[in-house]
Amino acid sequence: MKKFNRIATTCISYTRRLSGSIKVGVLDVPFEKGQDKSGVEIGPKSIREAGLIQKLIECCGIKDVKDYGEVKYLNNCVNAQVLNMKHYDDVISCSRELSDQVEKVIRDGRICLTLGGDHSIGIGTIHGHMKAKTEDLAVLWVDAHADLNTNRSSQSGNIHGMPLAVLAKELDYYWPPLPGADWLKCKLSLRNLAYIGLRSLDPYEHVIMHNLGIAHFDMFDIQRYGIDAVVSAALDKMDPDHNKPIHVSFDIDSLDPLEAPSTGTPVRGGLLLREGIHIMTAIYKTGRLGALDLVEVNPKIGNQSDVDRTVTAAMHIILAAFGQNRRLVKPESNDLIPPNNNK
Ligand SMILES: NC(=[NH2+])NCCC[C@H](N)C(=O)O
Ligand SMILES: [Mn+2]
Ligand SMILES: [Mn+2]
Repeated sequence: MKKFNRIATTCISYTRRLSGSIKVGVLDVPFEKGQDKSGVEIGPKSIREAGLIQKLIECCGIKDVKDYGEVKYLNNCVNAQVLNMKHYDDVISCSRELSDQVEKVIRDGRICLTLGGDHSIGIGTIHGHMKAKTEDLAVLWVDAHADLNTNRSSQSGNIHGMPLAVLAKELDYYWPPLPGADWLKCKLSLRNLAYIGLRSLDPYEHVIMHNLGIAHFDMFDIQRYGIDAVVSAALDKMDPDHNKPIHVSFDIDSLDPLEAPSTGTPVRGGLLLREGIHIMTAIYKTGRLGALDLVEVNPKIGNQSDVDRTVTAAMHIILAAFGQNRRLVKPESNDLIPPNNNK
């Protein structure tokens, strides 16, 4: 099948051990106005409280993790609204501040880990990453949804369903003038984008996906070819020369709701946590991860055990991206074997 014609260059063949030299910067974005449900703004806090920074150090061997704290914004960058874009002013103001913060973290020589918040924050994180490095980024969007609506195609008016359309060079023409968004200068080419995990698209998103030939690997592909082949093919599609910096935007709703129930727009039939981990391990092994967003964890949805399961899943995804090794290792010394005293 054409989609998989370069599978031979499997990403799993990389075995560089990189974590020791990696520097990480963590940013919280307690932002919820890109959708309707309250609670997603406390996602970052719940992931922190599960021991994120300590685990990055202990489980991934990262020696340098810097905490950049919360992104705060003033809603003063625009006082206009746009048709069918709820809380437009807040989203634009927050995105602008976030873009500057992500740029700073990356210019400090760190991989930027951004904890959302809803997925509208992808506008600011990707834009900041492009400002710091290059417009020629490779973006992997792991999601049940395409988040590719414009204000005219969206059925909800929620901007968390629109971030990629806002950023896309090829869709510029479809937008009305966006007030207060003149700072949004960098544009992403949809040729550098690949999706994994899709299973719920709006009608117009199907049309854009098809007409523009955007690389996408849905649940059928994962079932048919397996996650290892899918992630290799996605890496090939978004960056055939394997030399661009990579931005991963991971929506927790890409996982099956049995794995991650506490999220605002769950869709059944999704990725197993094990598959999510495999994707992130493959990304880590490229050595080219520049920024990771982990979004849409909503601790106000479900009971305590649902929330714990969702937060733990998010943690596993993040740790895999930063090199947590889950494979069996050969012990270095036989001293570890307990003596047999019954001899
Ligand atoms: N980031 C997300 N969870 N997005 C869900 C989007 C759902 C739907 N396609 C919409 O535009 O409203
Ligand atoms: Mn989603
Ligand atoms: Mn999303």
